[in-house]
Amino acid sequence: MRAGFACFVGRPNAGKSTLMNAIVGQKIAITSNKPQTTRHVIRGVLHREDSQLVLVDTPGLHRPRTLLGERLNDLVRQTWSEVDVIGLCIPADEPVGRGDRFITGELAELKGTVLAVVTKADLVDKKRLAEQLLAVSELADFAEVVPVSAVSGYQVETLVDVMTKYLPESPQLYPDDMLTDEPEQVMVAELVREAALEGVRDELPHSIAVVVEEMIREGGLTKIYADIYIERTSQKAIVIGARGAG
Ligand SMILES: Nc1nc2c(ncn2[C@@H]2O[C@H](COP(=O)(O)OP(=O)(O)OP(=O)(O)O)[C@@H](O)[C@H]2O)c(=O)[nH]1
Repeated sequence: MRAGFACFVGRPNAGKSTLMNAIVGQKIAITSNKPQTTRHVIRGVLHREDSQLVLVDTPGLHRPRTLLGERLNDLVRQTWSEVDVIGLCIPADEPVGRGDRFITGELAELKGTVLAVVTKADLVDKKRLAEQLLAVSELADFAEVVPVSAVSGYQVETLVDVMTKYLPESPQLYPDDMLTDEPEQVMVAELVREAALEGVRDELPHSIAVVVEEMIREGGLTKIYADIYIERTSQKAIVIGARGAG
């Protein structure tokens, strides 16, 4: 039995969320044509007879312009350092660029296995795909380079096999019937965010992010531990009141 954690990383719009949905077989992450839609850490659990792959979806790593941006990047790096397998997604239909090199550099320090996943293979012909596979394998010493298409399903199963191969030997981590704990956690995070924004909209026009860290059920009670991220230290008192009295 193998079990462990995996995540997909890559520049905005690389196809990470769509690929995760294709793997888990259900629409659980938010996808859109606009870059940078993924904001939450999301888990999908893929059960097989002798393995369990737990997928974690991270927000993208961006050049931080604000404290919130820096904190989100810290969160991304933290997730990366905790997973066993990382799939670096690079789209087949766009040249390997600075963004990909930046992320590859960040990944070099990690102990987990790094695979390159060439996404959106359906958008290019065989020749272009072969060229891209070559360009990607020259980027770093990846454990594997796997072309996939989340849209046509090409090689999605193979990718899961390959990822599973690099998971540590371990008993299963989650019960069989658990597909994902994401919708509930995202919903709760949204509720906390709404509550935190209530009445402070004028003072905090945009940036407030909530990440649910833990939900513990105790009888009829659910304890929720969530982190609230704001943009500037000065905004802390606006959300929680002076000295946390709010
Ligand atoms: N043709 C094709 N389009 C794809 C494929 N995978 C993703 N896309 C499209 O590419 C766009 C971006 O996909 P996402 O899955 O949202 O990308 P992401 O990397 O999660 O993006 P961020 O959340 O911005 O980081 C969407 O319009 C998808 O429909 C694929 O295999 N083939």
